[in-house]
Amino acid sequence: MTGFVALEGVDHAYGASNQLAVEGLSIEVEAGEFAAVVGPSGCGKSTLMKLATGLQFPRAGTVTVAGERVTAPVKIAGMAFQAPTLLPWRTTLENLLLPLEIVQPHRRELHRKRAEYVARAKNLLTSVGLRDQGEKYPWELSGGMQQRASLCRALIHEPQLLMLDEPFGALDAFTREELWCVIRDLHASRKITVILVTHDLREAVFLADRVFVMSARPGRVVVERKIDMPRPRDLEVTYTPEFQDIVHELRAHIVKARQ
Ligand SMILES: Nc1ncnc2c1ncn2[C@@H]1O[C@H](COP(=O)(O)OP(=O)(O)OP(=O)(O)O)[C@@H](O)[C@H]1O
Repeated sequence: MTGFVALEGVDHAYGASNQLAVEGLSIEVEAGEFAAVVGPSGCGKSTLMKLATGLQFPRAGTVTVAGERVTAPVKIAGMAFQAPTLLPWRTTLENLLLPLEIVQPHRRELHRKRAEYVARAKNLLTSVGLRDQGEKYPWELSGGMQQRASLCRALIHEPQLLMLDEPFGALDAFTREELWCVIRDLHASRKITVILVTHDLREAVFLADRVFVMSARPGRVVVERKIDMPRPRDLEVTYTPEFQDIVHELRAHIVKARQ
């Protein structure tokens, strides 16, 4: 396989029951591509994310990222999840710097480069509309602001791969759509590869170059849908018949996958 992220014929099971969570899962995402993964609840979407980032290892099949077989947590990946998981006793800025205190080579260089890293964190905060919010604690921010900060934290070590697991699930519709635009712009300006897991088909179609539909557990990719609507996409596009047709088409695939 030649993709930037490639899973080939992957089986993975959890725990004592040893029931397969994914089986024969193959997916290839190109460098710079925005991929979305959708599917019925419990079909193995989060498992796919864990396998691709080296947090879990498959029982069968191969996982490669940037041409290398994944045998440990993938350092070139940044991750953001449904719960923003910011540490309440650290300011927002200090939360952003956290990965740099953990991941090498940044950890080694943190002391020498601290001013540079702080400037980078502030730039990121500005790019998601949180300028001058860095000194606030997470509990002083709204849910949407916390989610923005969590995105910044995922990007602080300038990852080539951004993994988003339902990052907007807990937000109201307006905030969610605002954040779609933030992600759209980050992807366009940083040319990173993004894999987004979501239950929201509009979100998938608005953001992705390709949407992958998974079967019910044990999950595998059953449909791959290219979204060739031109970029940059504006929220208005979500009201067009073309957009809604694609959403309906994907919905039908998921209904079938659930049966
Ligand atoms: N740590 C675990 N131990 C045992 N079973 C697990 C574990 N993690 C996941 N599973 C099971 O593996 C299957 C796939 O889980 P996963 O979280 O990948 O699905 P998902 O598609 O992300 O689910 P959802 O859409 O509900 O978030 C599920 O049936 C789940 O119950």
